[in-house]
Amino acid sequence: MRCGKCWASSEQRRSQASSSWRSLENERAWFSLRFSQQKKSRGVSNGGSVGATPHVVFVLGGPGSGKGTQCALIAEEEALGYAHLSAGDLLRAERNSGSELAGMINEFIREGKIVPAEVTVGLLRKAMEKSGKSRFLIDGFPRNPDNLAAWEASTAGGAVVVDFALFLDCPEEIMTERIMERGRSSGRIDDNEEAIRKRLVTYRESTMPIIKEFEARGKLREVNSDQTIEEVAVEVRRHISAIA
Ligand SMILES: Nc1ncnc2c1ncn2[C@@H]1O[C@H](COP(=O)(O)OP(=O)(O)O)[C@@H](O)[C@H]1O
Ligand SMILES: Nc1ccn([C@H]2C[C@H](O)[C@@H](COP(=O)(O)OP(=O)(O)O)O2)c(=O)n1
Repeated sequence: MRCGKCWASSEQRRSQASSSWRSLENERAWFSLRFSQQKKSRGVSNGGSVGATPHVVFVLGGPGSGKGTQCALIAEEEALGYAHLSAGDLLRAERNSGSELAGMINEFIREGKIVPAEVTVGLLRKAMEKSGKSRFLIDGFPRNPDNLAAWEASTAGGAVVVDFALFLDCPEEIMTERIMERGRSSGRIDDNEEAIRKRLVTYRESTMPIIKEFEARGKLREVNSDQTIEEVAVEVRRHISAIA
């Protein structure tokens, strides 16, 4: 099933991808280079082991659905070998660094909007490289068609395997309660009622079509996250453990 709203035409998808194309050429070169270097150093052939090719699980869900909490639990289990990369954390760190992108990132976050994909893909690329790991939980990405198109352009040629997208499904009232509670101590400019309303609109209009896209590709795993943290963790772990 394809969502007509966000995947209306291949023309639109092409233009979304091409708007980020220039900077993505570098991203693509990086993924391909890293993959071929790994193959050389490990002496594996094409289609080699999980260790040779970066493997990714995208973790999606609304604000407050528990993405960060669950990713942290998986990453704590060292034997599983996952690095947890939160797109939101990477964007907040870039904003706090005072780089030339800081003001722009801050405005998007304040308005509950999605930062242009080339910025986020660039931050993810650097974080993947720095981690030294080959398994990644990418939390809060891809969050809209621009994110997904940019990711796919940058990893063209199978340099990175996306195992599946894990969807933490939670009612909006519960997510709102959790974020209001988190806002008492998080210090985040978007953990307040007005920003939550905007983030939920973005979630419904921009992220849900991506979740449906992964479902259409047979690459969605779904967990009801309106349960205790421990109950959710059991189901999340079962999906992660099922990866070959
Ligand atoms: N299953 C759960 N039940 C109750 N509270 C939860 C649960 N999962 C997460 N939380 C709490 O809800 C808030 C949002 O969780 P978080 O993992 O930061 O969500 P997200 O990364 O999806 O925004 C945090 O304060 C967290 O401690
Ligand atoms: N892929 C992404 C992820 C987050 N962002 C921005 C916009 C989001 O509202 C904020 C916060 O994202 P984050 O994943 O940390 O927030 P939640 O965990 O969903 O509460 O960051 C983005 O622009 N692009």
